[in-house]
Amino acid sequence: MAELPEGFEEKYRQLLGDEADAFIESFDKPVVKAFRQNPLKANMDLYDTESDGKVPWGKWGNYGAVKGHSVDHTTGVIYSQEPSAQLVGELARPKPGERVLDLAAAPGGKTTHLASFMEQKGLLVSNEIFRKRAAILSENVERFGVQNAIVTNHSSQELSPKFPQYFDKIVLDAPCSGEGMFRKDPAAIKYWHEHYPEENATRQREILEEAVKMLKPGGQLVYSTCTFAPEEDERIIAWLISERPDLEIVDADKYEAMDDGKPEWADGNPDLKKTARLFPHHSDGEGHFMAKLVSNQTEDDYVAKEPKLAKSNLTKDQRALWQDFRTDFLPDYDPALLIAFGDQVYAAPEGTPDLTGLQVMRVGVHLGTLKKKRFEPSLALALALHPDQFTRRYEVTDEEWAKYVHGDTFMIRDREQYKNGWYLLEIGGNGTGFGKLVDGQMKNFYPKGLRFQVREEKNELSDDMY
Ligand SMILES: C[S@@+](CC[C@H](N)C(=O)[O-])C[C@H]1O[C@@H](n2cnc3c(N)ncnc32)[C@H](O)[C@@H]1O
Repeated sequence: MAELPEGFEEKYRQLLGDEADAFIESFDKPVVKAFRQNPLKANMDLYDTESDGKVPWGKWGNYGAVKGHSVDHTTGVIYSQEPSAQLVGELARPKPGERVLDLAAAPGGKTTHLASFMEQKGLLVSNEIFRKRAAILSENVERFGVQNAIVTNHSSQELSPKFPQYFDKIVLDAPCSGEGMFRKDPAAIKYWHEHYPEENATRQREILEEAVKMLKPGGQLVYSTCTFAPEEDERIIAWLISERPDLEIVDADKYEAMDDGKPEWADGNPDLKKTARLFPHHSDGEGHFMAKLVSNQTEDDYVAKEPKLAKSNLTKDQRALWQDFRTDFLPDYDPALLIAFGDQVYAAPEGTPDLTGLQVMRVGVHLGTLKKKRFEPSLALALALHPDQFTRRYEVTDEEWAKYVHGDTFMIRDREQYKNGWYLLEIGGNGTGFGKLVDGQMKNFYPKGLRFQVREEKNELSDDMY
């Protein structure tokens, strides 16, 4: 029997009444593993991952475990995400071309899902307050092949003055007391105490106050938590609409296993029924809460000015190095806005605002590094573009792939057919990185920090929480 924190069981026995037994027993049920396929990839078919069936909500969700050493995980064809968490992206459903903010984004479950809907068009600002977590987020955005995201590392207070009334859609997947994750992350049980939900609610209000400043008149806000606590769920939404009467709760399209929000756990406002709860005794997934709100403001409510746009800062020589590489290797790919951070070059999304004063971890596609006399492509480029955009590709076998991700060089097959130079290495119809061919030997450019030994045993990914 799961050891639940003192006071927790009592609280939910009171709140849930007859249902409490089933709720408490659900903490002993096994965690349900799931993942999403990635429609941004040239080929999103599974190469070496088993699907145990489709998650009923969404196009891309599957039940099943993700192996960290799999081709599918390494090339970004899949993202491990438990089934309930997959509903947040479904609820937000941004459209291609929109401006979208994921305010508390690490490690990137919701961000990669939002990017899937956006089809590389528009601007996704994916923000995380803690630097180390922002670095993980940035890596996940890279693996997923997202071309239109800017990953930033800010508090909401720092971010809001940069983007006043800017976003069509905002997702706040808020830091919370994590009660819905007790099964998955027993460490969450340790943190919990009677006042913990209220402490989290204070922080959620602080973040939301900033979030709404960044919402365009008429924009949409999705708020979610992985907790059952009414203090952090219905009561936060009740507080929010009292602060911002222009915000209206709209229906969270509910699937069978989802419950209505509970007005009686807050101020009784019947609109709170439109919010959604996922209880693990009703659905195969962890505990979640989500709400969708739409602003009734109109064009007349704009007070903010459009921010200036970012400009390219490459020197003529730097641009020439990239162009030489591009003409030879990627003739049909010519991104309009190139931005260099030191010797690192990025293809920024169209409409990228001036980034001055922002802590940016990644903007658009990391193209590569400007060396003294040449350009060296980055892994991100191989993951973001489709293989058929490259003039020279080499399809690796499973054995060659294992050598490649381990950091080894290897002798290629049919060497007489391939001239020396850069190659996109391809597996399962997607890019996996770059190699440089020298007389039949493929030199390895897989980043040192990512290399691993492919092992069958102990291969299961420690589950992504979100
Ligand atoms: C529920 S998690 C986000 C999960 C993420 N959306 C995903 O799908 O992978 C909440 C995030 O909020 C961040 N956070 C913690 N304190 C914060 C604060 N004061 N302001 C903004 N974010 C905060 C945490 O570091 C954490 O990454």
